[in-house]
Amino acid sequence: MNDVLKALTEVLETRKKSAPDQSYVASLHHKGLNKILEKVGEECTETLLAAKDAEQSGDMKEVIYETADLWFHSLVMLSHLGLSYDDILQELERRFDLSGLEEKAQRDKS
Ligand SMILES: N=c1c2ncn([C@@H]3O[C@H](COP(=O)(O)OP(=O)(O)OP(=O)(O)O)[C@@H](O)[C@H]3O)c2ncn1[C@@H]1O[C@H](COP(=O)(O)O)[C@@H](O)[C@H]1O
Repeated sequence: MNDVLKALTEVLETRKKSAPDQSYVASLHHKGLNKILEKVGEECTETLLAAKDAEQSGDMKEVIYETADLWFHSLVMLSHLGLSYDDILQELERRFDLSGLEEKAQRDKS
């Protein structure tokens, strides 16, 4: 899975220098952060609607499709800000094995 993320991240990096009429990702960078955030928001809503439908129908196809759209647009957002999936994996790694309830209790104390 990380191979796909790594390869896609490299493609996204090259698209920062591509012509907007030649590439969807380049067109997003060209339109700027607000457009990218609009797409992330849209895909987020589509994902949660698909998840609600999936719970009812048991059909997971749409929720997988929409989550892929959400992840993809989130990667474009990170790339636009000079970040990558690796920064997120590092944060998840930092949190690994730390119970969410424990972490919340520590936060509430401070
Ligand atoms: N993984 C993706 C990917 N997932 C989704 N999308 C695009 O994201 C858009 C999703 O937006 P919507 O569903 O809202 O569709 P839309 O109505 O066309 O979008 P809007 O006109 O509303 O902005 C579609 O145009 C999809 O084609 C993607 N576009 C590109 N990639 C990857 O990015 C690489 C670079 O893409 P280009 O920059 O286009 O070469 C590709 O080789 C792929 O690996």
